[in-house]
Amino acid sequence: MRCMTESEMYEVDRKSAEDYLLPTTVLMENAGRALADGLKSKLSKEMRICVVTGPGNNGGDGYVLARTLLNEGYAVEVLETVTEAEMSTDEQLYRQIYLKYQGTLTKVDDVDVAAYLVDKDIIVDALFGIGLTGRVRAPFDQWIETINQSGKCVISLDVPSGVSSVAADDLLAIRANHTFIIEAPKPSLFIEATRPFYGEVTVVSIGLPKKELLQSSLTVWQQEDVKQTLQKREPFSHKGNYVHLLVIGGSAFMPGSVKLTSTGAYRTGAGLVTVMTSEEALPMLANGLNEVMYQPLEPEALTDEALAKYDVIACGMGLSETAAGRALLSRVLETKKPLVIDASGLNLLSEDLSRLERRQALTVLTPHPKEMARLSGLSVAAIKRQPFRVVADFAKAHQVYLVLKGAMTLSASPSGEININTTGNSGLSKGGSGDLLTGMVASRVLSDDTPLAGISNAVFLHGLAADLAVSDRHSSYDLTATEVSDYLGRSFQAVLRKNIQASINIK
Ligand SMILES: NC(=O)C1=CN([C@@H]2O[C@H](COP(=O)(O)OP(=O)(O)OC[C@H]3O[C@@H](n4cnc5c(N)ncnc54)[C@H](O)[C@@H]3O)[C@@H](O)[C@H]2O)[C@@H](O)CC1
Ligand SMILES: Nc1ncnc2c1ncn2[C@@H]1O[C@H](COP(=O)(O)OP(=O)(O)O)[C@@H](O)[C@H]1O
Ligand SMILES: [K+]
Repeated sequence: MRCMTESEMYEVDRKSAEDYLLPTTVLMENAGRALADGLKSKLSKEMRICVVTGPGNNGGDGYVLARTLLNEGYAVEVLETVTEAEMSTDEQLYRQIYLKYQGTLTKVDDVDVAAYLVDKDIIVDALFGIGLTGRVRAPFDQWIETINQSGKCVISLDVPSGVSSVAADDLLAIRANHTFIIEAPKPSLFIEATRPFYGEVTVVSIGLPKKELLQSSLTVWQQEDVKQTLQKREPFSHKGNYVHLLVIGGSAFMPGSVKLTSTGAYRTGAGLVTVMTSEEALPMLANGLNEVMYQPLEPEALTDEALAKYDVIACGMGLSETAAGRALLSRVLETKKPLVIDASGLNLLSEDLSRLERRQALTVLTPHPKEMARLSGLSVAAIKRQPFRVVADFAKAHQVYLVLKGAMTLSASPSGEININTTGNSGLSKGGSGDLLTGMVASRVLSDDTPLAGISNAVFLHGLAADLAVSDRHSSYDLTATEVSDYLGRSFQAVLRKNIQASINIK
């Protein structure tokens, strides 16, 4: 499923009108009817429904929805917040049609809004859609506050009014119980500050040309995408057909990190895993990691000749941030091997990003927001406000694959394409989860249809393993990264065999 920015959505709108000759009023009729159809599952004929309309086409959708429900015998009325002259042309038309159907219309200035809403059961929010810029201005702000304080069930059309893709610090928006999204979710659905305003979500189609919707560079990565892009394992294959991963990291005080990375790699399909780690960590690792081979941690050993047998290197987990660690990372960056860098490796890399420009092979960086702040020089707050832009800009500027980890992990390609992940839960907010993911990413990045698909598959399966664990024997409190790795088998099974609903509705 695609995710579309507001400007991409307007572009599809423009094309459908100009190139496909679809009148905008037809789209509005389709939108209002599709939204009404979606909403009906929540309604009964006894409920009193109030549609609150604003100045734009979102309000127009509201009038179509109100007329559709009225015509089917629902108890619906409209509360309008602007004069007819202040409405968009299409909205004016549908307001008139609503009146021809003898719809009831109340002007916001004629009533005490809070008192007016008291006997309503459902409030439909058609105040603002994707055309909102900046914070909601007066007098609309007071109605949003009144609706939020009403305690009623609020259903938003397209987006909760007040939410836009750049989350303001003093965001004022409708807190919806449910949002019916038109055609494709907008980035704000996946941003920490704006996600809670949406409530439950349903995406409805209004007949925009699919071909144009597919032009978007943002994809919500789902089960069918994993299924389609995951490399097949052939019956006559041998370990050499799959990646040989070199894991570099692990210090005396953090031996478990590379253990998790190696386990993640093997459990995600790698053919061979070799660990290069400190002498102190080695005995702790060797005990229990039967499938892994070992090498001492020495920068001199990282010659192109010695590295020829490896397909990909994962570096940085549990690496000490000392002169030795620094020298090791520098050497690794100079190699011509595909590389996944995580944790301390990212911190050491932040000291000199120009080394990325000199790389001759694929590079994947897997930062959490704090590591991203070090890499980009931006604050964590700035990254969280506009994660899509930050991720795309950084990936393009440095020509890397970038995985910004979090509740909604974003994986970007050097061309700025972004896949959004929606699996996973707060059971993953613990030390070790990222180490496990690094091994999974390294194991898939060269194996699946494209590097971005491989990375996104790893992120999806990692989150799904955690979701399956908490729906089975665990909770988000007790889950550990080791247990997440134990559920990777179930995660693969679920993706390959069953049609699970691992979509935006999971959260
Ligand atoms: N392709 C699509 O997605 C379609 C979208 N439609 C609907 O059209 C909506 C977009 O319509 P519009 O472009 O008219 O935009 P909106 O309905 O979001 O409203 C824009 C209006 O809000 C005002 N406004 C903007 N920022 C404000 C602020 N901070 N405070 C107060 N007022 C502010 C503007 O002056 C303008 O009058 C979508 O969200 C959707 O509901 C459908 O009607 C048909 C097709
Ligand atoms: N609340 C959450 N919901 C979903 N996934 C989460 C959540 N918290 C953390 N994760 C995932 O867990 C992993 C944590 O990685 P990281 O912060 O690097 O941990 P570590 O310190 O163990 O390396 C990431 O893949 C992240 O997306
Ligand atoms: K709305």
